[in-house]
This record gives sequence, C-alpha cells and structure tokens, in this order.
Amino acid sequence: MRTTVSAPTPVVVAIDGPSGTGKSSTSKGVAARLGMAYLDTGAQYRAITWWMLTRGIDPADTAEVAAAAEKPEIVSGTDPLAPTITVDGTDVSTPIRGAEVTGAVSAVSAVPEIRARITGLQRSIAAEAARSGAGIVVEGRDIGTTVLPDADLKIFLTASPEVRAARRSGELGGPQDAARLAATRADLVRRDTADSSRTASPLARAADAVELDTADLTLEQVIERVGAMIEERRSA
Ligand SMILES: Nc1ncnc2c1ncn2[C@@H]1O[C@H](COP(=O)(O)OP(=O)(O)O)[C@@H](O)[C@H]1O
Ligand SMILES: Nc1ccn([C@@H]2O[C@H](COP(=O)(O)OP(=O)(O)O)[C@@H](O)[C@H]2O)c(=O)n1
Repeated sequence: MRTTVSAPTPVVVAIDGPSGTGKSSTSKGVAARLGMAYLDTGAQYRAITWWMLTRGIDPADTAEVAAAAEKPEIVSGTDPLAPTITVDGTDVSTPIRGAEVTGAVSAVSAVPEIRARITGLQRSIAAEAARSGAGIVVEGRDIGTTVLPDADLKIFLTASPEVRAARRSGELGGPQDAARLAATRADLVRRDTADSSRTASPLARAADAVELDTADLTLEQVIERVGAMIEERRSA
C-alpha cells in the first residue's frame, strides 16, 4: 500500500496589535518554524515615510504626501530568517528604525492614498505566498480588518503600556531608569493613539480575531500558542 504525505494547506495569518506587543518577534519566529513566509507591514509604512523625509516632503502636508504615494518602489523580502526591505533598490532596513522615521510614520500612514498603495502591495505578496503553497504570516495594525479580511486565522496581541514600554526600552540597552521608561511609554501611547484614531483603516481588533495578552507570557510561549493555532488551521 502506498502512503502519500500531503503538504499542509497554505494558510494566511493576520497578526495585529499595538506597538511592543510582540507582533514582529512572534510572526518571524512562528513563520520560521512552520516554513511560512513573513511580511512586516510596519516596515513598508516606515520605508515610504523614509522616502518622503529624504525628498524633503513634510509628513504633515497631506496633499504632498498623497501626490507622491505612487512614486517610490518598495520591495519586501519575506524570508522570516532574513526579512529585507528596499526603496528604489536601496536597503533601508537600518534607517527606517531611526527616531526621525518613528516620529513621522503615523502621520504618513494616515493618508488614504498611502494606505491604498501599501495595501495593494500587501495583498499581492499574500496572494503569491498562498499560491506558492508556503502560506504567510502578515503583521501590522489593520491586516485582519482591512488588508486580509478573509485571512484563515486572525490574532490580536495586547499587553499593558507599562510592559510594552519596558520591552521597547530594553531593546535600546543601557540603564533602565524611571524617566526613560516614562518617556518610552509616552512615545508609544502617542503613536497608538494616532494609529487607533485615524479615519483610514485604524488600528483595531477584527471581530473574529483571537485576542492574546502577551504581558505574562515569554516570547517562546507566545510563539508556541500561535504556532498551535496555525497548525490547527492547516490541518482543518
Ligand atoms: N512575550 C514577550 N515577552 C518578553 N519580551 C517580548 C515578548 N514578545 C516580544 N518581546 C520583546 O519586546 C520587544 C518588542 O517586540 P516586537 O516583536 O518588536 O513588537 P511589535 O512588533 O508588536 O512592535 C522586542 O525586543 C521583543 O524581543
Ligand atoms: N498595517 C500597518 C502597519 C503599520 N502601520 C503604521 O506604521 C507604524 C510603524 O509600524 P511598526 O509595526 O514598525 O511599529 P513598531 O514595531 O514600532 O510597533 C505604525 O505606528 C503605524 O503608523 C500602519 O498604519 N498599518
């Protein structure tokens, strides 16, 4: 008798949540373990913001930002072990993490023309990953609600602002004094408020998303829980 081992069904997974909840680390970790592609949609918004800033475009000038939305070519590499992001062929993975881009990204990403452009890119990357058989984990703010409303699995990560500020502050190294933690918390809450209150596709939990509070879980525990949910969908 011949036994055939069938490949797992390719699934599309949407992981959303505010800053510092563990979206990137969880998505990369779980995608690497399960042989799936990975897309960091925040990196795309950061990349287009970087392009605007390098061209001298004021992020608060909505009309100018909108007029330039189609101009830069943004390419995302989806290997979770080595994700890449380029703008017009330039590797921008380092500069997009700087304070200047972080301070401007919420204003740029609130512009509807920017969202339409980036959402189109995201949908074509997800469709290609589904076609290839690998499936994909896409993380961001509006993936489950707007970008991929038909995703096979939607997860919304949460954690208190205090926990998220401690994580972000820890990434920067050095002494973790109270003033620094308070400043990190304030920056993070400011960005979450801007992202949640914009009109165009705000940060929101989809009605059919599974909510997971990561505050008292290690990253390994979060990856295991999310991995188990994906495996369940793959075999369904
Ligand atoms: N469950 C967790 N416990 C402790 N630290 C975590 C956990 N999840 C993520 N981190 C750390 O918190 C920081 C922010 O995580 P990240 O994945 O970048 O969040 P997000 O993509 O939601 O902004 C990183 O330094 C990461 O290693
Ligand atoms: N799907 C997404 C992803 C990110 N963004 C925007 O991009 C910014 C940067 O996203 P990010 O995921 O890199 O942010 P952090 O990892 O710093 O939390 C967010 O603050 C949002 O303004 C968005 O509007 N929609």
